[in-house]
Amino acid sequence: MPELFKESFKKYKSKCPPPDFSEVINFGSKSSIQIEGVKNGKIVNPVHLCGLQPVSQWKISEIENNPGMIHVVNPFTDVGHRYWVCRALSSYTQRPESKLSLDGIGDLQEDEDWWELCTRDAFRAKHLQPGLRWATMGYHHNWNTKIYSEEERDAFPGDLAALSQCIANAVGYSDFCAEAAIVNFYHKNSALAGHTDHSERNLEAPLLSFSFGCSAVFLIGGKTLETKPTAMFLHSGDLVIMAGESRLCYHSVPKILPTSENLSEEVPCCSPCKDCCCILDADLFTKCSDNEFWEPFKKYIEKSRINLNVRQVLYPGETRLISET
Ligand SMILES: O=C(O)CCC(=O)C(=O)O
Ligand SMILES: [Fe+2]
Repeated sequence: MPELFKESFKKYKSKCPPPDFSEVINFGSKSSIQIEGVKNGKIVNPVHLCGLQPVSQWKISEIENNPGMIHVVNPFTDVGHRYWVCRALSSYTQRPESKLSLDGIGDLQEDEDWWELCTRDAFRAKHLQPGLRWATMGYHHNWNTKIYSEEERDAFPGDLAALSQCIANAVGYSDFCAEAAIVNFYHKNSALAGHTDHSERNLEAPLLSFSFGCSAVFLIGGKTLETKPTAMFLHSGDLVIMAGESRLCYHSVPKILPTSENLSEEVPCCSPCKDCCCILDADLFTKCSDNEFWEPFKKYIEKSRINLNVRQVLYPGETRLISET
């Protein structure tokens, strides 16, 4: 059987000839297959949290070939959009709670702050900025063994857990608990090969994936590499939920595009609402509408893409992994 997934990956990754994007679904455009989330019964809880638009305004789509995969066109408010970009770059890269791809290779000392250096030291930033490929939080993803463990676990950021829970709740997963995340950083020629995410003990819980910065082509196929994948654009602010059957399907990112969408030049200053000010970093939320403060973040996402990939690891009611002996 031909590995149609790999063929598509190669096609979209190719520089020469440049890929033909005519079959790539663009959910933001009017012509995409649109499912009325509310009418369809997908939105079961009209939750609202600072940084998100009211759920009634979300543009939700499902893909015919991939039941369980939900795409939401940028559900964030303008200030919320900025807030999560700032958090990803300046907070989710903080050690020791996060582990970084740069750890242990000598480019960044243990007591150095990656984002602070990127914004303060232009010389080192040249190397350090594109050098960071991933950060892990909560249960740290082990890139070699792909096995989570209690020994490799740190606290999960409260704001990202609240955001993820709120979104999962909105689409019908009321007991979602964010316990592990990978922050992927992509640059011009980066790609992520086809894979499935199956390390989590609980594979029934959805996986949430947030995109920020440069647009990308995302492929989602079936449970084997023989299924031809569906290609779609992921733009800044877009949300993908891999639930149900799609949770264990092959997916990849063959192409990062040089442009980004959905970023507003002017964002009115606002503070988090009463319900959210103790969940979000209220000071950061207020600051990020200031264009001078926003400038280095904006510069970063004009050239790169950030993906926040959030997973639940345990079953509801469990508090830890029991290692098998
Ligand atoms: O960057 C993306 O959109 C997907 C990332 C992903 O699949 C992963 O981290 O497992
Ligand atoms: Fe993945």
